[in-house]
Amino acid sequence: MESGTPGGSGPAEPGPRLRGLGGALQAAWASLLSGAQAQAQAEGGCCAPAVAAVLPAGGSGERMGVPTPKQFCPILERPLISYTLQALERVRWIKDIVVAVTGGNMEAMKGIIQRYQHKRISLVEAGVTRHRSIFNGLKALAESQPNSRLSRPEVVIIHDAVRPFVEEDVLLKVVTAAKEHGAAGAIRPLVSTVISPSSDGCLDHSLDRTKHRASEMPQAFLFDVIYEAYQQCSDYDLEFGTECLQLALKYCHVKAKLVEGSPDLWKVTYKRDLYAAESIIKERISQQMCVVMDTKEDEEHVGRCLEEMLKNELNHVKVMSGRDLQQVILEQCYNFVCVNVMTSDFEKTQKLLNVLDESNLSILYPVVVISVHFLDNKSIPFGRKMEDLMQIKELAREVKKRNILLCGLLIYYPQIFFGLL
Ligand SMILES: Nc1ccn([C@@H]2O[C@H](COP(=O)(O)OP(=O)(O)OP(=O)(O)O)[C@@H](O)[C@H]2O)c(=O)n1
Ligand SMILES: O=C(CO)[C@H](O)[C@H](O)COP(=O)(O)O
Repeated sequence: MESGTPGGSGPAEPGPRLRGLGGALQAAWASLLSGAQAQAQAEGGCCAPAVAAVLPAGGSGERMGVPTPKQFCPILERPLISYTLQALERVRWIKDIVVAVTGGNMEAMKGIIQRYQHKRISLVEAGVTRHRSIFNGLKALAESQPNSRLSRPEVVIIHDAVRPFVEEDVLLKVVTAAKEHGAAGAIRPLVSTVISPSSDGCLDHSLDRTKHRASEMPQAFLFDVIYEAYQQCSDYDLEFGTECLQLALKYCHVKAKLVEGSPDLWKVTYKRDLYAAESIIKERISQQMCVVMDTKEDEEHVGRCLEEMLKNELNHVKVMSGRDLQQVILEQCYNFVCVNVMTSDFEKTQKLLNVLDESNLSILYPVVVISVHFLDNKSIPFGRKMEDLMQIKELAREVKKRNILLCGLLIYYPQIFFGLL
């Protein structure tokens, strides 16, 4: 087994967070925590339930019809699997993430982990079928090797590497349900009716669509349940099976709890799914904007006006003063408007660019910064200030190398205009 870079958490992704969860779910989580806490205390250990994830990523993506396995296909120049890893690693209560990849892709996978600074990842060799890949991941968690940082978890999440839009709330729901029922999985309503053809290619019968569901991922299991099921299951199951919940039922008599998932849980399968995934990612990163003002006073006036206007177009708009720049990183935002009301220099913008650089935010997505300068035409000769502001071109060239797209906007106004703003 191979280990990825250990340590803290990398840059996070925008999207719904745990704080948005309903009271019932929070209560469920609290009970999940307290149960594990009691056990951990009894054992003299620390206080969180041990949750790990196994990601099968050893397929060849035949249905995609391209030479590169789909998990390594680029979306906005970043491999698909990196988005899925990011979605899981931002969930801090998942302790370990075990990824199953083929021997031939092991080095490429290590390169992805290093380049995008993924954390808490361990690599195992994939098997010839998805079930065999998952089994290899489970074995790595069950039988900790002398040099391994892995330990046997209480609950294990299984999630396909090609489902990048998994959110913390659904992970929490399946983990909580698995803790209670032994197994749980996300489901979706069927899009099309399922029919059963007879051997002559004619309709035998059709299923009542309202009574059936599509099984999606993530799924979660008490580790002992799913490991036992995989140890007992037949070669036929390992070769042709597609449903982990079924293994838990067949071999451990555990009836999985089914949890309603979001439409975004779908599996990237065909080429068109790559385009759909790209659109979703673009939509997500363009819907948050952070407006950075140079003084608290401006934050109150210009900033609030801007916020009101932008809110008509965007989901999340946050206004902050330059003094709170470090906070910017926690906002997980990739679009910035840096407003300089009284100056034409780039001190504030430069400070923001420095903070962004240090944060490594632009490793994962391009960061857009618009440096806005309001200038009063009475006090400053236009030509001279234009010249000063042209320096931004140089700065833009420099930061573009680091995936930060900077542009400048000069608003040259008469006093009366500012009064109206
Ligand atoms: N031997 C295999 C086969 C599949 N998978 C993984 O299982 C997940 C879901 O499988 P699927 O969508 O069927 O992927 P592929 O087998 O790659 O696709 P296809 O069926 O089109 O060949 C993917 O993350 C895939 O990489 C795996 O780890 N090991
Ligand atoms: O559908 C599923 C739910 O159980 C699994 O997520 C899995 O994707 C099935 O893999 P395959 O497409 O190889 O059958």
